[in-house]
Amino acid sequence: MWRRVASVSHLFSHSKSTKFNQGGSTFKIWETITSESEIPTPSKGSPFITFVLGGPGSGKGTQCAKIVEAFGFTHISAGDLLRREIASGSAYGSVILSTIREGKIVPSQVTVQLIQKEMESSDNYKFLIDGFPRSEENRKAFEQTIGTEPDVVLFFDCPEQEMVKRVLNRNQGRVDDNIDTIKKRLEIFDELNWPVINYYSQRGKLHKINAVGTVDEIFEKVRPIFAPLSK
Ligand SMILES: Nc1ncnc2c1ncn2[C@@H]1O[C@H](COP(=O)(O)OP(=O)(O)OP(=O)(O)O)[C@@H](O)[C@H]1O
Ligand SMILES: Nc1ccn([C@@H]2O[C@H](COP(=O)(O)O)[C@@H](O)[C@H]2O)c(=O)n1
Ligand SMILES: [Mg+2]
Repeated sequence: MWRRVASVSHLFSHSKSTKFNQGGSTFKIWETITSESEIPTPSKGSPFITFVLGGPGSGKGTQCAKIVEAFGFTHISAGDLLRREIASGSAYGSVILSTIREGKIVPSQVTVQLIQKEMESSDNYKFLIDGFPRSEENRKAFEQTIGTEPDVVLFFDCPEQEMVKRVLNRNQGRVDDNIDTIKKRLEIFDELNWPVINYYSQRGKLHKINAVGTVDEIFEKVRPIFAPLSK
């Protein structure tokens, strides 16, 4: 359904829609053919924001580490911020912990505030915001609070079976890395993430990446998206 072409034309941009069924609802997703020149030119005066989307275990955090190394972004993982909040003994800690255990979404106000604090305390202007937005509510809260939209949205597309396998092998002691929570996270992903993906696809910002293969193979699909930044 999706195709990304490193086009020779700097002005080439074209999209067409395809209907598909997800979680019982029919969505119209846009096939977008984009050229590398479509990512906006970053300027130090304003933040350059990339949202990183994908199901649990699709490899978002792994690819973010590679992008940071190659292109000098600051990596902000919404999940890591929430886990840090639990570890800090904050007033929200116990609610966040039970929400993560259940594979549900923490209220947007909490997550957006944590992201905002992280962005404001950084000297960098290039941000990778990983695992966010997880829902339309997340997306709208970010826009309202931060007052801007992302410049680029990456979506790591991975089959469920592969995501489950990766999460169960992760071995980092996460409370949500067990089969029951993974099932719930996948259900929540299906229900709440597709509208966000569809939204950014219609705005021509979405880069869908097939997340099957080795870490390096996948990164070679990511690299051209940001190549204009290294010029
Ligand atoms: N291409 C890959 N092939 C095999 N294993 C991978 C690949 N990419 C990542 N992994 C492994 O899969 C596990 C999940 O990866 P990662 O933590 O990056 O996913 P994630 O999308 O951030 O997941 P979550 O949403 O749960 O935080 C990790 O143990 C990681 O080392
Ligand atoms: N925008 C978000 C991001 C995460 N959560 C909660 O944290 C869990 C772990 O997130 P990862 O990105 O590290 O997988 C996730 O399952 C949610 O419970 C959230 O609420 N909102
Ligand atoms: Mg992660």
